[in-house]
Amino acid sequence: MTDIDVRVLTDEAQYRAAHTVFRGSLHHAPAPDERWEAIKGSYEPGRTIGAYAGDELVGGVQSFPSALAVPGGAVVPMAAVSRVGVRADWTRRGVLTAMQRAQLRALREGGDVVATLRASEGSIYERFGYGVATRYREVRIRKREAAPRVPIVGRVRLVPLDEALPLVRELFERLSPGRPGTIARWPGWWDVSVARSEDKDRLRVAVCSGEDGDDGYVVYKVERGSWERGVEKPTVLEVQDFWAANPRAWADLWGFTLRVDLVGEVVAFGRPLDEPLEWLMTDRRAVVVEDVADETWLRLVDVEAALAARGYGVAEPVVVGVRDRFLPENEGAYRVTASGASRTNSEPDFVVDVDVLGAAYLGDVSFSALAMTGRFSGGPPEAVRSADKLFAVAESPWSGTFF
Ligand SMILES: CC(=O)SCCNC(=O)CCNC(=O)[C@H](O)C(C)(C)COP(=O)(O)OP(=O)(O)OC[C@H]1O[C@@H](n2cnc3c(N)ncnc32)[C@H](O)[C@@H]1OP(=O)(O)O
Repeated sequence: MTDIDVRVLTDEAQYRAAHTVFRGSLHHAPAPDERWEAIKGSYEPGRTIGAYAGDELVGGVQSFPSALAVPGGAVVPMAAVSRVGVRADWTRRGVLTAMQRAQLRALREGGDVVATLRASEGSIYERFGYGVATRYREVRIRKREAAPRVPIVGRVRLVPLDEALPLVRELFERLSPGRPGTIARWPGWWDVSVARSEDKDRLRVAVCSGEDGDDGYVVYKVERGSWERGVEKPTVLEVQDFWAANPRAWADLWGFTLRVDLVGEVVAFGRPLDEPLEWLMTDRRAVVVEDVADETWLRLVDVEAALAARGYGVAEPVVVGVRDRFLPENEGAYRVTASGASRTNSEPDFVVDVDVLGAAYLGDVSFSALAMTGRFSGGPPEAVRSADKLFAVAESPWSGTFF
């Protein structure tokens, strides 16, 4: 590779240059001043790494400080990796590899147990040790047929956006991290996500309350449809952020969302795979699953701490061997039992690359499935079956936060 100097960026001019490189890599123009003002606070000291060719910044990676809920109820420090981009004239020359190496090292030294990201393409990140650990589904609900089985009881109220934002943020912080895969939203996430919305004037927030106060919310916007030459394009209500503390709040909020007038369809992006929406409808075929896609790409930065943090199901112990090209201190064998996991000198039952362990870590995919597809080999089948049971989870892991 041509000489590339990878270093931590330290001032606003450098952050802005990194933002411009990132936007350019996604084929967007640089952020205008007003937008930059809203965004610049999301660059936190020590968390952006740039790649320089001479004086020119040609690549950047960043992370936000967050936390991840893992099976069993624990929450571990997590880096939310984002804004990864290399200038088009410098791609495929090892720039991202050099930045990944530096970033993973820095994250480990900074105490992050895991890193997660949302990938622009499916073929980039496995080589750096990331595996797909949660997925989401996108649903389209035909409102007329839906007829939700939930009475209207007046527990949902519309709140103006300015008033709603602090409320919604407080509610979110109470609810997440909670389900395995959910994450903490860092300072600035809300501003950036609202600033990102080109039509924030059209965002609506409905808040639900029960006996103990507010216990759920939905942020949505409505895209007006049309009727031209006998062809109807339905008006669509788009659910952007939906969180409920309990089943009653969940049903109330869906009941509200599905009853907003002059709407033909309700679309919800990024919902958990096991959300029982079909069961809420009088006609379950009103719910059409339009997509199931990868959500969280998870990197175990400190394998020992990550394995020790999660809870396990009941099964015979298993010894899992781990390979890690970027963080060799993770390599070794780990004994996983129903009561916990730790390093061991025993021979592993089977050996996996760290991206494979990342994929299985939250329970979204079984070791059997990964072995079946050739993601690792070896090991007695009973050990793989034990690993399946130990890592299995009751709820589909899901994040629900895009960044
Ligand atoms: C979390 C996020 O921010 S997701 C957004 C990611 N950014 C983008 O998609 C923007 C557009 N793309 C880019 O900027 C660049 O192509 C990047 C950042 C994805 C890759 O940067 P590069 O400097 O080209 O990667 P690098 O040269 O280190 O490649 C390392 C290896 O990954 C492979 N690789 C890199 N990117 C891709 C890709 N998009 N598709 C397939 N393979 C890829 C390379 O071929 C190389 O393989 P090798 O080791 O077998 O030779």
